[in-house]
Amino acid sequence: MFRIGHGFDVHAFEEGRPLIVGGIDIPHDRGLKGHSDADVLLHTVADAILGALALGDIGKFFPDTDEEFKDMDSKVLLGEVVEMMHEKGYIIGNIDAVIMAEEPKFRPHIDAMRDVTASLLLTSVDNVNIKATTTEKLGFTGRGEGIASEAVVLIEKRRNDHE
Ligand SMILES: Nc1ccn([C@@H]2O[C@H](COP(=O)(O)O)[C@@H](O)[C@H]2O)c(=O)n1
Ligand SMILES: C[C@@]1(CO)OP(=O)(O)OP(=O)(O)OC[C@H]1O
Repeated sequence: MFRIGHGFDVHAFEEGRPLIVGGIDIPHDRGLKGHSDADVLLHTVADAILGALALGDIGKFFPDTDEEFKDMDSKVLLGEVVEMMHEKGYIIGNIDAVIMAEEPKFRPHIDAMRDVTASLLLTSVDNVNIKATTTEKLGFTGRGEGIASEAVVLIEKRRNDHE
């Protein structure tokens, strides 16, 4: 049995913070604002998985009003969502994600982001596609105010030989 999920997230740029996207620290003059490390891509992937499971979203499990999640490493957040998925008997089929940003250029970092994401999802890197696009200088991403990200995920019921 297969299920699909969709995730979308936005974070505004903020001076004086590191830019963490897809678990990678990307050289840039600004980072992203957030209660956690603001990893817009990993949040999107986590939300897509929760969506596929009809479990809601990351704000439900990791509220931004809770000090426990202040400056949280989003790799930990995604790891916990992957555990929830496994507990429900599902594994990753594949994911496809896009980062929308005027800058920086993400292409040089895509392979590293895929490696980190695949290892967190406990799947092969061949099941993880990440791409980037500008929005042709249009909208908040085009004005360089922040980064948006979107992902779709297919999850698959783990085969159980006893069924
Ligand atoms: N922040 C970004 C945006 C885009 N790229 C790469 O550049 C290609 C062309 O972008 P367009 O928005 O003009 O289509 C795109 O396909 C990406 O490979 C990027 O690395 N980082
Ligand atoms: C991850 C959480 C929790 O630290 O904080 P943020 O980094 O603000 O991220 P967001 O995508 O706005 O929502 C989920 C939050 O609950």
